[in-house]
Amino acid sequence: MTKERLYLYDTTLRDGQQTQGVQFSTEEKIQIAEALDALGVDFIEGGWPGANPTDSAFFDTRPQTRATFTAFGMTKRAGMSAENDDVLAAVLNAGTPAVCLVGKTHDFHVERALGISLDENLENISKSIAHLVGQSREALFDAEHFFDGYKANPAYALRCLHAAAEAGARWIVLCDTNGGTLPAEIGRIVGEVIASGLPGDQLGIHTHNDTQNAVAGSLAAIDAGARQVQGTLNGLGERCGNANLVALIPTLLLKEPYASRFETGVTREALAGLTRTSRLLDDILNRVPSRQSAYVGAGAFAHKAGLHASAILKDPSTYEHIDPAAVGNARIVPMSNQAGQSNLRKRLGDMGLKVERGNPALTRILDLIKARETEGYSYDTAQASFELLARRELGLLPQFFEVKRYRVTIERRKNKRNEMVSISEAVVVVTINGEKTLSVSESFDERGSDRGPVNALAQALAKDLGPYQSVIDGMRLVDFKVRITQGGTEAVTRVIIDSEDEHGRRWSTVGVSPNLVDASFEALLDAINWKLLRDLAPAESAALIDA
Ligand SMILES: CC(=O)SCCNC(=O)CCNC(=O)[C@H](O)C(C)(C)COP(=O)(O)OP(=O)(O)OC[C@H]1O[C@@H](n2cnc3c(N)ncnc32)[C@H](O)[C@@H]1OP(=O)(O)O
Ligand SMILES: CC(=O)C(=O)O
Repeated sequence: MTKERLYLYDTTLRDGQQTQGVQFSTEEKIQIAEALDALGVDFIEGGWPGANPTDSAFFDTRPQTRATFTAFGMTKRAGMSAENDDVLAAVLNAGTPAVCLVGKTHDFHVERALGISLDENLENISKSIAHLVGQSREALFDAEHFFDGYKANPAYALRCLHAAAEAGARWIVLCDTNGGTLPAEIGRIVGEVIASGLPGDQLGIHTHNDTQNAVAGSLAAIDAGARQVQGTLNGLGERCGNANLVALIPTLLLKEPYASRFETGVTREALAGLTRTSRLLDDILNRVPSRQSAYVGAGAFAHKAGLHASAILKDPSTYEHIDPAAVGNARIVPMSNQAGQSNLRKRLGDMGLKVERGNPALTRILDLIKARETEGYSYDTAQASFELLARRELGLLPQFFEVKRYRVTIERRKNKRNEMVSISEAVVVVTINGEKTLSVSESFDERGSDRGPVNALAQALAKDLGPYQSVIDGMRLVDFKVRITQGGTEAVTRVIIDSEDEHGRRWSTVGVSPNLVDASFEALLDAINWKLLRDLAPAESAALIDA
């Protein structure tokens, strides 16, 4: 069966940038555009040239892409010609092969927001699109508020679409701008648009996630016949975001009926880079990747419950809807109080430790995990701490150094400018191969502000580890989470630290104590020990333990 072409249109750099708190630099836009091109989307909407200096600079320096580069703008304003509209001119001056113009299709918005007549709006649409076509650009019309407009005044909303089509628009994109239309209604309305004479291969869908249905709404539109789908990486976008291409793309490539029916520009090889692309965006945004993201989240293939892990070991398809490698993700079988021997043996196996069923160490480790989780530890998110705990029980954890004591002080005093400031100072004493070292550190950022006692402690601990110093120099702390939790009968503090190294490896460690500094120190210590274990003890990392 010949497959139909389905076009993917990315608007991370335009609608994604409309997310509160997101402001890409030109360099970041270039990096994202290159990643999108490698992924295989068909269109990259780069922003609105002329709307702000960054977008204008980006279009001046944009990378060469296989994807069709698209500039975004709005239809001409009433009372002037398309040729004389300076906002439209700036969009065209970006020189992109495609241009997408947003225009009103809801009568209420025409009269209330634009304050013009319904006929003037129709003329604005058709004259603007004709102007793009006259300039030999591939013209796209984003039909703003289309679904709400269609429900209020179907005849007028359809006239807007047909005006754009007759003026030469290659694509008419039906936008659920306010994000409130549910999938079944989207499907029905797309069907009615096609019945009005606009073919599905001229229709696109642009949804927002205000009811958490943006992906479902996009699929409903495709089911009804639309052949272009718009979205963003990680679902970035105005308010609650746009349809998440990172969820849509694997669905279209791996799930039926889409996989057999459609061809997109994304190859299976590129799909295997999807997790990396999603994390690249989080990295640029300085966000911690959501563990629960469909397909690409760190938890998307995490099998926590003992019953699941037992079956996964026999056949991964028992609890997995796809092979995680297809999207560049990985299976994990975390340890926690929900685990049985199967989880444990699988996790130990991943660490290179083959422990036979029935080995008494398995029961000891399981009991220890369950007891410590009752105290407030959480090992399913802190797998590096779990590994250290298991190795310690198996007698397979080298002691790189020993902490003899540490102290943290916080002083509040006046500085030279007579301002009250805090100064945190930490002292850590460790012995390495019988030799004692003492490190002292004060904690400041580049502006001289105190970064707190935990930071001072981290700096002191990592300041002088003698022969191990070069191994830990490339480590950095990327996230620090504190929770007050119930440990036994008392409230305790749980600290989870995420660390990263020069090889791009990430690992999480946990510490628990009624005292925040002690909990942080424990997690910090685990983070350093795990790094030393990985880099210095690969031989000890793999071992065979018999019953
Ligand atoms: C649904 C969407 O997400 S569409 C994308 C929206 N994106 C953005 O708005 C981000 C970029 N926008 C901007 O930087 C600015 O809004 C600009 C540069 C485009 C315009 O700035 P300003 O000229 O100061 O206008 P302002 O933002 O206050 O208002 C928009 C104007 O465009 C008009 N307008 C809105 N949509 C359209 C349209 N489709 N066609 C013609 N005019 C329109 C509005 O009526 C308003 O004009 P008015 O003030 O005379 O009533
Ligand atoms: C054009 C657009 O972003 C919208 O209508 O949501």
